[in-house]
Amino acid sequence: MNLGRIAGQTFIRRAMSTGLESFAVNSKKILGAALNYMDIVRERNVPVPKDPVVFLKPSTSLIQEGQDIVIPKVFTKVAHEVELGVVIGKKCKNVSRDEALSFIGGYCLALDMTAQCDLGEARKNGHPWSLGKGFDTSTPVSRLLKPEEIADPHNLDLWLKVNDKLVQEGNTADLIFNVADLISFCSKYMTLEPNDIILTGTPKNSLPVKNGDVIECGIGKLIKMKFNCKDE
Ligand SMILES: O=C([O-])CC(=O)C(=O)O
Ligand SMILES: [Mg+2]
Repeated sequence: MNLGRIAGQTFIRRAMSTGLESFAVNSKKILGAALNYMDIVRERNVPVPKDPVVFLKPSTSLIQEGQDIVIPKVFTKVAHEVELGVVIGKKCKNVSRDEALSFIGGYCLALDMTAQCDLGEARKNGHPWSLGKGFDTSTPVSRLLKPEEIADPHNLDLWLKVNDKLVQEGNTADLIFNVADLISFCSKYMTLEPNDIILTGTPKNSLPVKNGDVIECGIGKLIKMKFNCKDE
């Protein structure tokens, strides 16, 4: 029996049935940083975080181009958050900030689709909440960007348009906790494994989308992606 071949076939079948390319289909968890830009802290009128504010999204929330963002019936306000995603390349735990970047396998452009306020109390302070962040299709991602494609992860222009209108813009130079800070911080609590994704936070407040809206977002001219939004 050739186990390598069987594993390969299983992977191809899974990739085809999920519509995801290899890093996303093999991603076990997605960690998200919240309130990681001063603009959003100011817009929400919340205290500046002293440590990263981190939440988890399930891998079942991942989609890639060609799939739609489906707004669940249970939510009325699902907003777009354009973000830089960091993809882990090597297993790590308790890594220092100095060594953190050596565990990166690449980057991706990501959307952290978020249901705002539908269950009021849980998000009172602008803090994340599992169901509002974790629903199916809530994490659209691009292809894997190799580290050599990203000259400096802390100088990337993020932009997002809804129906051709620019509604979110920012630069990763303004991250409160940078990529090394986030990897080191998260690795104090949980083992980071290859293909896990860390979403670094959205630069500005975001607005709810509705059935029929088209979201286009990008990192400068390096990469862009487009998704249709539809009601469940
Ligand atoms: O949606 C939120 O409240 C926080 C969040 O993910 C972000 O700042 O990127
Ligand atoms: Mg976010």
